Amino acid sequence: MLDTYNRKINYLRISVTDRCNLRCRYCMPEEGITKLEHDEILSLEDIVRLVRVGAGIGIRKIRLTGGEPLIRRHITQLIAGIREIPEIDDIAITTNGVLFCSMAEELKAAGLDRVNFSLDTMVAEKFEFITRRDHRTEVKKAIFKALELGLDPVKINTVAIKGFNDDEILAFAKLAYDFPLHIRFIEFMPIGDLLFWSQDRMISSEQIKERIEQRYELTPTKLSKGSGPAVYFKLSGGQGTIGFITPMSHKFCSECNRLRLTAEGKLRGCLYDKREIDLKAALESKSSDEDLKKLFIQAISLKPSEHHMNEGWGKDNLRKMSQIGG
Ligand SMILES: Nc1nc2c(ncn2[C@@H]2O[C@H](COP(=O)(O)OP(=O)(O)OP(=O)(O)O)[C@@H](O)[C@H]2O)c(=O)[nH]1
Ligand SMILES: C[S@@+](CC[C@H](N)C(=O)[O-])C[C@H]1O[C@@H](n2cnc3c(N)ncnc32)[C@H](O)[C@@H]1O
Ligand code: SF4
Ligand code: SF4
Repeated sequence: MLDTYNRKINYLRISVTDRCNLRCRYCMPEEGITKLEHDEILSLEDIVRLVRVGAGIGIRKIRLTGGEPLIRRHITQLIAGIREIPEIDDIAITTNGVLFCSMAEELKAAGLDRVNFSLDTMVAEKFEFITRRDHRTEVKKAIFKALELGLDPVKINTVAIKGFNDDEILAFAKLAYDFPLHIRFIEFMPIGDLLFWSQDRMISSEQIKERIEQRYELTPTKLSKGSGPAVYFKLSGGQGTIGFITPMSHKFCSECNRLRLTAEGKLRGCLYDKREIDLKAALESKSSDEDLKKLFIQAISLKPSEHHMNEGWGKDNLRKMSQIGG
C-alpha cells in the first residue's frame, strides 16, 4: 500500500520483547529499562494474527527485533507461525547473537531466512565496556554459524562511535574482505534518553568511507535481499560488502517502506515519531480483522515525510530504541 508521500509500505519491524541480555551503553542503563510484564506484551498468537492482517495491506517482509528477540520464549514458534502466511517472503531477525548458536538450527528449520548481528567492536575489553557483559566469543561464533548454515546474506550492524570504535574501521573492512559478510556502519542516532550519545561522538558515513578507501577500492552494489536503508559497496577482490546507514547525514526517509510494532502492541509509522496506534487495546476489545486492517491503514496515514532528529537532538522521543525495535 502507498502512503501519503507515495512510499510503498511493505516492511513490518516487530519488537518481540523490550528486555535484553546485554546492556549496551547507548541503549540501556545497567538496571535495564521498562521490564514489561507478560500480560503487557503481545502474545505470539496475536503477533501472528497482526502479521496476517498486515499481509492483507501489502506487508511482505518481517523483521523480529527488540530488545533481544532471542530471549523471547518460543520465538521459533512465532517464526513458524509467520512462515505459514503465504504473502510473507522474507523473515529476518536483528540480534546481538549471544544466544544464536544454541538456537540456530531450530530457527532455520522454523523458517528464518536471514539474520543481522550487532557488533560494535572486535576487541574483548571494548566489547565488555560497551555491552557491560562478557559475551564477545559467543557473538563471534554466532556470525560464523550463520554463514555455515547458509542464512544468506549475513549482515553485521556496527554503530560508529568516535573515540570508541573509529580505530577499528579498517579491521571491520578486512572482515568483509575475508568473508562473505556485509558490514553496515550505522550513524549514531540521538534516541532514547541519550545514555551515551553526544554530538561529538558522531562520525559520518562519508568519513568512514574515506578511511576505507585509503586501503580498498569500493564500487556501488546491491544485495539480493534486504530493502533496508543501507547503501552497499563491494570491496574489490573481497568476498563481502560494506554498507552505510546514514539517518543523520543523508536521511533515507523518502524511501521509507516500514511500520514498527512495539512489544506492547503499539503500531508506529516512524522510529522517531511519537504517534502510535494501540493494536493491543484493539485486540483486547475483540476487534475484527477488518477493524485491525483499518488501524494499519491509519498508522500508514500518520507516517511523517521525514524525521527531525537533528532538530531536538533526540529530546523529543518518548520511547527507547529497545522498546521501538531499533
Ligand atoms: N532512522 C532510521 N534508522 C533505521 C531504520 N531502519 C533501520 N535503521 C537503523 O539501522 C539499523 C539496522 O537495522 P536492521 O534491524 O539491521 O534492519 P534493516 O537495515 O532494515 O535490515 P535489512 O532488511 O537487512 O536491510 C537499526 O538498528 C537502526 O539503527 C529506519 O527506518 N530509520
Ligand atoms: C535496539 S537493537 C535490538 C536488536 C538486538 N538486541 C541487537 O542489538 O541487534 C537494534 C539495533 O539498534 C542499534 N542501535 C541502538 N541504539 C542506537 C543508536 N542510538 N544509534 C544507532 N543505532 C542504534 C543497535 O546497535 C542494534 O544494531
Ligand atoms: S542494542 Fe540490542 S543488544 Fe544492545 S542493549 Fe540494546 S537491545 Fe540489547
Ligand atoms: S526515520 Fe522514520 S520516516 Fe525516516 S526512514 Fe526511519 S522510520 Fe522512516
